[in-house]
Amino acid sequence: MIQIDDLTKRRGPRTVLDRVSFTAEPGQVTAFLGPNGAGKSSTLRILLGLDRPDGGTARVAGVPYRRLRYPLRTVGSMLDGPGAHRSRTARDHLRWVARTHGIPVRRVDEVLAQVGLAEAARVRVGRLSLGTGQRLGLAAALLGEPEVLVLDEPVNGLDPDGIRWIRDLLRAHADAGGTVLLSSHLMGEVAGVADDLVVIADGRIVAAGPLDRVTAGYRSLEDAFFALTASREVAR
Ligand SMILES: Nc1ncnc2c1ncn2[C@@H]1O[C@H](COP(=O)(O)OP(=O)(O)OP(=O)(O)O)[C@@H](O)[C@H]1O
Repeated sequence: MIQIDDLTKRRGPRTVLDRVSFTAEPGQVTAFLGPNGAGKSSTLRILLGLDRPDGGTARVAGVPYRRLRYPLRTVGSMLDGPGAHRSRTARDHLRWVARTHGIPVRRVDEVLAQVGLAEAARVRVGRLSLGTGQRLGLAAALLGEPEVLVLDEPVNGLDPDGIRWIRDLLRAHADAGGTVLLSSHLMGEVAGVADDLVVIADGRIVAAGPLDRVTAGYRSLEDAFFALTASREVAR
């Protein structure tokens, strides 16, 4: 479970997160949607202990990320691609992540197979395609068999097969009782996999709840998204 309460973040004179609150529940895929610059990455960075808020709290499995002793065993994440050194092979990168996070090294071959990278295990990260790099990022996220997955734009660079594959993977994770929070600007993809939606615009949450409730009265998720985010612009 993920709990975000009253999160505020200022950058100079600007308030980029303004009392942001929402939850992502176990058993559900929660999509975090918002236009460019709305505050999605800022929220996820605080949730993952990469940045500090000016106010409020972000908890994963009941505690702030920085208090987790072996965070990868509780929450797997992917922000900005695989985050691996270009000169390492995919397998070496995962072995290094496993060793530094108290994860059995046997998991490396399991996740390589799970994300369809067994063949590319000896390829250097710098030579991987964008989509293959995304798969490596996911492999690292899955390594510690975490309950929670936090993924920033996970379908970037994936082909249609890859998009279907990740959708199935996220669905299976949630169906097994896990928590999934993914940010995306690809509304078609989100509509196909999300149970719950959280919509952010200009640093504030403008809608949150089950997909069918948030989109009730609109022809599509896209219509709902534009209406919800546009009303925030007008209200400013
Ligand atoms: N390091 C930083 N210094 C100053 N301003 C920043 C910094 N990081 C983000 N911002 C600003 O904070 C606001 C929120 O940015 P953020 O990256 O969280 O949005 P986002 O919803 O993830 O957008 P995108 O979809 O484009 O990734 C933006 O106005 C951005 O310019």
